[in-house]
Amino acid sequence: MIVAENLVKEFKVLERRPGLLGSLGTLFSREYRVVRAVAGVSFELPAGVKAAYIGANGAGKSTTIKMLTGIMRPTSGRCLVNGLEPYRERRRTAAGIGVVFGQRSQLWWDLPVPDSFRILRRIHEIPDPVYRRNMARYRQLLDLDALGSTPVRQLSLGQRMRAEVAASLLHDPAVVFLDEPTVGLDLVLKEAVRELVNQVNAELGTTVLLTSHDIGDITAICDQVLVVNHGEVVHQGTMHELLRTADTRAVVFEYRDGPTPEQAVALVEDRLDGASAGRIDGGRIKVEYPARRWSVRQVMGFLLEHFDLTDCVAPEPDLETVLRRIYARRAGTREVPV
Ligand SMILES: Nc1ncnc2c1ncn2[C@@H]1O[C@H](COP(=O)(O)OP(=O)(O)OP(=O)(O)O)[C@@H](O)[C@H]1O
Repeated sequence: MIVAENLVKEFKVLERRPGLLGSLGTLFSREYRVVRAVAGVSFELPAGVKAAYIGANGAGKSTTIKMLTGIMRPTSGRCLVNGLEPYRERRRTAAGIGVVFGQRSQLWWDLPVPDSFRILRRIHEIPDPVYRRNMARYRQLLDLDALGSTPVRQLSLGQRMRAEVAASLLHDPAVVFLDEPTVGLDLVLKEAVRELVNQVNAELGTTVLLTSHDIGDITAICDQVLVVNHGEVVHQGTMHELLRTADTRAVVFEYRDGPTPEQAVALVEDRLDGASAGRIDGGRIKVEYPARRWSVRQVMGFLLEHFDLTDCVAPEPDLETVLRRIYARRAGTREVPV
């Protein structure tokens, strides 16, 4: 279980002036500004949930995860992971969590992957049957044998990421934080990582908090979505609920007889204020309309009245479009005066 209560993280950053004179000036007069990376994040994730923590670059995702894993101390607010305050109880927290940071390694740089795993086995005091069971699972799903005796520093990013994911799950943690776990992986390996996470969650009830810019990761793994924008959680709910926040809805229909497709498009755009229509493959017409202006009932009523419908579907808004809109919303500056 993960709880964040009004979590805030601020960084004090030296204000640098441009140019050589500016740099010299910085030596004598030090002006700081405060960057609020996380601006009061609150959420609660019950055990066993697979949640995506998503947002644009710089939204505050990694900083939140660093606080939840005990690497960083919150400026204010509180978080609890498996009932522990991570920053205060780092060792006990570490025993119950797994972490993958796409940019940082938890493996021993000069050792081959199997040696790192043996060390982790000792550190976490992993019982023999658990270790054997997990190694068998990773060997098959992530093709770990292919990594051989190469030291970690000589592995490709994709090879290393496979090993990182396996290492994070080796001790059957109750909670796993995955920060960009499929970065650098090809399509087949991405699939393998997603399958592994889903399998571990289904078998052991592992709670998953995932950040990713890869929509495929989010849709393949997560049942909950937290969207963070400018350091604040602006949406929490299921994927379906997030998609329903889109203010544009669509309907695709087919009809027989009556108006030509061009006439049909013109009719829709003329009668449904704010809607846009267009022909898509074959004779089908796609209509996009503002949900605030028109209800589904009104749109369907209109179509039934004017067309002899042979097919009609209402596709879900796609996640990418919804996220693009949320990310584009600028919430002013996050910098606060010192
Ligand atoms: N150590 C630091 N010192 C100063 N500013 C920082 C520090 N770490 C992060 N920031 C700032 O805090 C904000 C949030 O950064 P963070 O890395 O949490 O974003 P993110 O959502 O993980 O982004 P990305 O998707 O690019 O990884 C950014 O404006 C970043 O520049």
